Amino acid sequence: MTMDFIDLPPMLDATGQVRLPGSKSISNRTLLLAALAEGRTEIRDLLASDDVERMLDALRTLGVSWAREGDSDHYRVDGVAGPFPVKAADLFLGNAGTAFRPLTAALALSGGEYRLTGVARMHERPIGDLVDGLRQVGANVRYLGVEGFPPLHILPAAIRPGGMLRVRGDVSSQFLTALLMALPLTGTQTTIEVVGELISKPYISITLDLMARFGVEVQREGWTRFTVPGGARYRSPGTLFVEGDASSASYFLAAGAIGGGPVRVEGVGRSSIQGDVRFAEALAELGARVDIGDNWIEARAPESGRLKAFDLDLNHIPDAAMTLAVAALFADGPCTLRNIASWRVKETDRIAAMAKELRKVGAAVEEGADFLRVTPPAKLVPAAIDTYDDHRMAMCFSLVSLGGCRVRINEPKCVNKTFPTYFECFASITRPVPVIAIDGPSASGKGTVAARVAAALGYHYLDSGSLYRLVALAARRAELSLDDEPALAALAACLPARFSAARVMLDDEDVTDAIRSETCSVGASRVAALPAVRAALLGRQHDYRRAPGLVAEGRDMGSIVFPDATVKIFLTATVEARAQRRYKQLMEKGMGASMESLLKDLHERDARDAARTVAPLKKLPDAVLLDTTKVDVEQAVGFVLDRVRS
Ligand SMILES: Nc1ncnc2c1ncn2[C@@H]1O[C@H](COP(=O)(O)OP(=O)(O)O)[C@@H](O)[C@H]1O
Ligand SMILES: Nc1ccn([C@@H]2O[C@H](COP(=O)(O)OP(=O)(O)O)[C@@H](O)[C@H]2O)c(=O)n1
Repeated sequence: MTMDFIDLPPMLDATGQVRLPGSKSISNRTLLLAALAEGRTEIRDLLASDDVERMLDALRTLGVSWAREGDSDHYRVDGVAGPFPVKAADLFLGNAGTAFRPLTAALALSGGEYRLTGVARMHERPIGDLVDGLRQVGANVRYLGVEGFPPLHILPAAIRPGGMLRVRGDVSSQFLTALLMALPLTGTQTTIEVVGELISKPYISITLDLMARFGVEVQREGWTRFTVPGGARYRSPGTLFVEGDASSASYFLAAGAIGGGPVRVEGVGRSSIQGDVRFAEALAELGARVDIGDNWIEARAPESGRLKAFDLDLNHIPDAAMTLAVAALFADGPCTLRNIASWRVKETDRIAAMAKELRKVGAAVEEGADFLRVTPPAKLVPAAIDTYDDHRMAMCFSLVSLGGCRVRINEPKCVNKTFPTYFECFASITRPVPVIAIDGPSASGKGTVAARVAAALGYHYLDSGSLYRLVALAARRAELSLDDEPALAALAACLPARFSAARVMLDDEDVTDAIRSETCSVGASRVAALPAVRAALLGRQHDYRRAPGLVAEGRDMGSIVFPDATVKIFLTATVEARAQRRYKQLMEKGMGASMESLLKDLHERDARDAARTVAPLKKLPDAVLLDTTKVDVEQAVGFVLDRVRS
């Protein structure tokens, strides 16, 4: 199976505005409450994502009628005013905890027979505490696989009216949420006593707030006793607006704090009911400048430019806290995230996953049962980040690109769980380090033009041909055959080459002139036709992309190495003009040459560059053609600069 990935280039900065997708927590709670309520509920700005799809599918299967307005985010749900009318169903709920837990509770009290399954990871996420709670009121819930975990088999049962039940609150607050939302189905007063310290309290606040909007007021004594009144019935509030997702906001606010900013998110603010808006406070403790309005939050980098090291208890913002673990890479010292044990039972074991991936980009990480300690590296290291089918891993690690470091995110589609357009939104507030790609045949003037354009703009400069020349030279020194692709690729992967000022060094030898020899030219053209050699040189070429920008010249700069280049030029000239230039160049260097053999060589190299199967030389549609046969260097440079500035 091939791995899907997205490569994020190093970014210059982050500024702009993002309209947030709807909150996952509010979307799925609202859908369930609207389904159980009496009357029709119009839901505005519902989140469009996998987890919400799972809930919508399940509700339809359970006999709830709902409709979407065109392809908008507006939905209409006709409530069934009590337990679900469909009394037998099999439901697949993916990895959606916000669908699985509350539906388990509501179905256990619906007097039917149901089977609830999910993806493999869902079957590893504990649900025993919820089942234990439900059994206390007489529900008949059985495990189809491992005791304490989904999948579940729910059977009709006589629910015992009234009374008291106990549920653990220290593994997942979703168990309490699920019970609270389902209990009005019994019609009798029930008190839930929370055993153990309740975690993620703000999520319970969301539940209580939404239940109240649907007409059920839960009485709460601290965070230990919750009483659902007798005769409570859900009634549609009419129209309900879903707030933007406060956890999703965290990535953009962190981007503003790391990448300069200001970055503004719209859809959450001061009046939000989501606990994760308090991520903004945490960010402020790191020194970021944060402003909050009723329906927006904005973040900018600290005055000093660098985030401060932190040591924080993050139990109240477990999801957004992941963003802080990656923000720690940009802090001025070691950072500690405490009281985050619930990470271990989320989409993946997030403590282990976070530690492993942070180490890949160079951080030193210490991990414990309920904490992480992250020491930022002096310099970030480009890496391919695994995402563990966890949307938040993918979104968090996009921030690495703001550290002037490219990053690959494997299996990025996991963001569909809560934020299908995440990478588009991230692109809309970030500016990649610009690349000007100049490709063309030998002696068309690429090197000359590229170096002058780079100097004019203050950009870095990559002469990619010199890398192939270096491989050819190093191969000859190592007495490798130019057909031995694996050996040449291994050589290319760890080429001990350095570029300092205008000199090219191989180990400690100055090879600036040596790589320009006729043998190296021919050798370069031959090794360049080997796919493994090209692949081995890719990372090295990407490393040249550094602020404030790069001018890269070669054969495949715009097509393969930097396909997202800002400006792409295809520089060419007739083969006669090019031969003449090369002749003149060699004469000036005091090296002998014959016009005839130069022409022959150019013809051969053009043919080989154009005919090879990997990265063949050709002008692509998105490149601008610049024929320099009758254009001098000055004019050619002017042409490219005009393109850059327009
Ligand atoms: N537009 C041009 N008109 C005339 N001579 C040029 C032009 N562009 C480059 N040259 C000269 O041609 C020679 C080869 O250019 P170079 O930059 O080394 O080409 P490439 O990198 O494409 O192989 C150099 O001596 C350079 O000064
Ligand atoms: N991006 C690149 C750059 C060079 N090359 C190869 O490397 C050889 C040497 O490149 P160069 O740019 O130094 O050569 P000249 O154009 O200066 O002759 C070329 O003949 C190409 O075959 C490539 O395949 N891809």
